[in-house]
Amino acid sequence: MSDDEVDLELLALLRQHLQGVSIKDEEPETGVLPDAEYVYNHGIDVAIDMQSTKRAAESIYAQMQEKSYSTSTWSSHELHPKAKDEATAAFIFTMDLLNFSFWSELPDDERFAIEYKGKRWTGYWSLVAAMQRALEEDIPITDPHFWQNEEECNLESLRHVFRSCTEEEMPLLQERLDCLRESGNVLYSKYDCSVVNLISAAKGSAAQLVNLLARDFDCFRDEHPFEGRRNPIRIMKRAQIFVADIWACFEGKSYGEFRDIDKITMFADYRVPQILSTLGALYIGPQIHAAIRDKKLIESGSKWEIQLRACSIWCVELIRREIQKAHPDTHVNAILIDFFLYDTMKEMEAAGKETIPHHRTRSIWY
Ligand SMILES: Nc1nc2c(c(CN[C@H]3C=C[C@H](O)[C@@H]3O)cn2[C@@H]2O[C@H](COP(=O)(O)O)[C@@H](O)[C@H]2O)c(=O)[nH]1
Repeated sequence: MSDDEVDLELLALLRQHLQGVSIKDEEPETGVLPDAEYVYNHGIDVAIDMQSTKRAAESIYAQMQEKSYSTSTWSSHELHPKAKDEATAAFIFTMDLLNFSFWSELPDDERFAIEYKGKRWTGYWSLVAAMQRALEEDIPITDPHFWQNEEECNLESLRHVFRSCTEEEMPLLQERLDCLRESGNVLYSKYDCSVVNLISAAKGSAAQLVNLLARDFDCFRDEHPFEGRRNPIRIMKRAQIFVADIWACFEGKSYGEFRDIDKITMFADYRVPQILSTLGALYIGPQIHAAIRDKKLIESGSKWEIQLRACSIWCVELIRREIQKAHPDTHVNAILIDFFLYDTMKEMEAAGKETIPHHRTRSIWY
């Protein structure tokens, strides 16, 4: 376009604006992916091995095809809610509000566990099992009114909801109560106590829903300073997995209909970095590797931890791009790759095939 044509184009846009004709609103972005790339480019303790990443992409794609991995896989899990209604949306919000830090220092037979439906559930599944059990006991664990009622919802009643079949209590119980209390107040003051009002406020944009959660809820604002950078690094793990769980559960329809769902990235937890490292795609430097091997605590918000989380997000993005390049006619997004990697890591754990432990960070972010 010549300079004159550019000027004419700008003039037309300006005239449109001045006539009050709104220029198509910029679609919102979450900012997570550019921040992940920034950390990848500026960190020195975690790297990505491109050859292994390409190999991992092929193997992941093949296995996902073989298992016909799709949004419907979400509801196929025994404990996930099956109804496609408002109560399920509230269940998923509550679940992803509390979806963090289940790991234990104790041996498997002593660690925090929930007995439900004749099985012993640990990790993420202990949360889902405890919530299902509470609802069966007529405890309104997914109701924001309950979360605000200090008589009914307090440390004692939460201890009962999350009562373990071992001596170990659920980690960070007070912090979980704080998340419920804050979210109850925010939903009351801004969304008429309704999770579906929050979802509707995003007007069909996944990125906008993540941004609303980050704006209105302290306990979803998963962003951290890194190496003197002016703006914090946005990770938004629980905000993003909430949008993803809604999308997957409702199979892209109803409350799960988002025009920009592919803007959601991998969820920076403590399981997917573990499998990315096992696949050789994520290269963890010797010092961090030794700390993880020796199950040492890695501090929340530390340089090491931010690099582990952000480079994992970037690594899954590169895997997604490799799959897209090799199979242009198929559509795979970071969500389904992530869900697949998490489930695969859990299968490896159950089969005793973990070759490196997951990293140990205690926080409310994941
Ligand atoms: N990146 C990512 N992180 C995930 C999940 C899930 C469960 N999602 C279900 C929904 C669809 C999928 O198919 C899964 O069936 C939990 N987590 C995180 O892991 C940690 C729990 O680990 P462990 O204690 O070993 O269970 C904790 O930070 C938790 O927040 C995921 O999918 N992706």
